[in-house]
Amino acid sequence: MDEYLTTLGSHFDPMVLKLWELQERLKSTGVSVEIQKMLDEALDLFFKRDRYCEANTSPVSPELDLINQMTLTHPWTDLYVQGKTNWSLRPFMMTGFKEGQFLKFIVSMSNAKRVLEIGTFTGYGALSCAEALPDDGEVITCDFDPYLESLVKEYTSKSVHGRKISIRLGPALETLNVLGNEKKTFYVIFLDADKDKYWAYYQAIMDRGLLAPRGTIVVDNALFYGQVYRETRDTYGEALKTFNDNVSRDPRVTTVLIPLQDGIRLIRRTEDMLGKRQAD
Ligand SMILES: C[S@@+](CC[C@H](N)C(=O)[O-])C[C@H]1O[C@@H](n2cnc3c(N)ncnc32)[C@H](O)[C@@H]1O
Repeated sequence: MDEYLTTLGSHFDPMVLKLWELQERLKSTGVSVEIQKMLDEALDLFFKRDRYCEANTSPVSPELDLINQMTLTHPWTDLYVQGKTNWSLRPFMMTGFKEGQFLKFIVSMSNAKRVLEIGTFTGYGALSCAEALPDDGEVITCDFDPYLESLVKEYTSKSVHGRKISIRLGPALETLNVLGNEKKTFYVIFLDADKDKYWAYYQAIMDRGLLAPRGTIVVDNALFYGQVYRETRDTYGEALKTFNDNVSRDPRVTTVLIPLQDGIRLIRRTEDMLGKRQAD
């Protein structure tokens, strides 16, 4: 468990953080060894489950591995201080291993030809999707940080699937409007940029017809560190809660929220969930 402790402070699951806090507090109160041991085991069980899931998830391509390594070691703080990035980008923003494989499954199961990603960062999600697309498939990914464009091109071009990826630079809401004017539609749309605009992105997707028939919206951070079901929320937590509430009330869609990583929400038009087209 020790290997996790350094990153535990920013863990996405508040239950784990509470257990850890309790474990730390009990150490100084002279509580019985037996109780301490049970608490250690409880915390350890969580990480065992995590490791087990990872061990039973297929390994990713060497090119995705390389993006992962580069993201973890890139000098993000220096770049921000030197004014080379819009804001302080951080490795934890990356989609990563399990979620990347999950995305790949969704793209593959949807028989998707075109994928839209809102929020590129270092291209992990974009390449995960591209790997599951046919040769004539396309991933359009949007970001507003110019620094990322050449970095993503450099790393995704190391893969044969990289040529399926194109980046649209600019504020994502503007890009969605442009894509709407171009009459583009997408089978899978991965929502993973600034959390306070999720609802605006969702409305643009639905109102501008960007979601293809039988398409799926995949929403990242739907639990937002547990803030959506807790009393205290910051601006992003509040935005996610409002987004979740609004989507749950939208009669046009059917949805499921999965507690994978920081929560993934899948959204589809209700008519596409009824088997109506197949029955007709
Ligand atoms: C969580 S990261 C995306 C992670 C990425 N999907 C992956 O697979 O690793 C969010 C990204 O959204 C971008 N972003 C934030 N606000 C944006 C906006 N208004 N328009 C476009 N991109 C934005 C950030 O620059 C950042 O790269």
